[in-house]
Amino acid sequence: MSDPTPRGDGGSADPVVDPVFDAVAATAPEIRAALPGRRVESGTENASGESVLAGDLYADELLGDAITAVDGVGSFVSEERESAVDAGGAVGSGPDDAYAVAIDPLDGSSNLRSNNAMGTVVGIYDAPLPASGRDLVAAGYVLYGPITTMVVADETGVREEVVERTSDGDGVERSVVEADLTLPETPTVYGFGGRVPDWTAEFRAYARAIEDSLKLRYGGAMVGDVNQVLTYGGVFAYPALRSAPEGKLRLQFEANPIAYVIERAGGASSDGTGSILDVEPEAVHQRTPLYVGNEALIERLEAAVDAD
Ligand SMILES: O=P(O)(O)OC[C@H]1O[C@](O)(COP(=O)(O)O)[C@@H](O)[C@@H]1O
Ligand SMILES: [Mg+2]
Ligand SMILES: [Mg+2]
Repeated sequence: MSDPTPRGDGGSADPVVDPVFDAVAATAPEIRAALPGRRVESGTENASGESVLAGDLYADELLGDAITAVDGVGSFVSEERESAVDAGGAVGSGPDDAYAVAIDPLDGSSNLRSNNAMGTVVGIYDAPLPASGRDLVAAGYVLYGPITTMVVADETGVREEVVERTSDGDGVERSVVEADLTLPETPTVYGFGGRVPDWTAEFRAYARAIEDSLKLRYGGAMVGDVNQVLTYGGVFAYPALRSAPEGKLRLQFEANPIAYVIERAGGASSDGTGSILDVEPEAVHQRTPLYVGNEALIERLEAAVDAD
């Protein structure tokens, strides 16, 4: 699915990738504007057994409509949907095949009540879902912080854009603010999810060791916490827990896209034994422990937790 003519604006040469990110960017101001009235439970549970907020459902519907309308998207699935939606066109890696798009419409939505950072995660795969992270052709995320930004990783590298409504209010503008994002060589921050008593003894020892040199920064939304690692260098983890050896985060919607972004930016990812991108896909909603950050910190992590 490659087009020999580069877009010339730092975007992907692929004819589908940038339109998908255009669609995601186009919904971002609308999602943001709709959140104040959607901080309440919707009364439903998703396929992961988690309570769904009205904001999760709204973002899922808007993004679903926008992404399935993109030519070349053949399949769409979201954290809030049981199974994939057929968007027309067979998905595969052949030249005329369509892509499958997996999203986490609102990541960190428990931060909606406390008004903290949240985001949207996107993975574009050239294989039917569930797919391997090696089948990603691009991935990225929107971060709803004080500014709405979008980080896009594709075959050209990783860049950060600011997403804003145009001054006439009719459209959305994407402006590249960092054209070639890479993790700083010297790491500064760490952020780990889950309760400490639920961490394994090995992970607890790793956390204890790295806190001597790194500063704790944990906000409770993977996208926000990973963006700090991308900006300042360091390590983010949602580890294997004693009560949940598979951790919390989902491979298709969360771990694979984030691992793709961090690896493209010169960092490393792991499920505790090897790159997240090599985790065997078994189910659309499967979970995995996730560790991402500077390569040396991920090597230390693997040495610490893989010792048993
Ligand atoms: O509250 P905890 O256990 O720290 O969990 C936080 C983690 O759960 C998540 O909120 C899960 O994502 P969703 O909000 O999309 O379900 C991550 O963003 C975050 O890293
Ligand atoms: Mg999430
Ligand atoms: Mg979510």
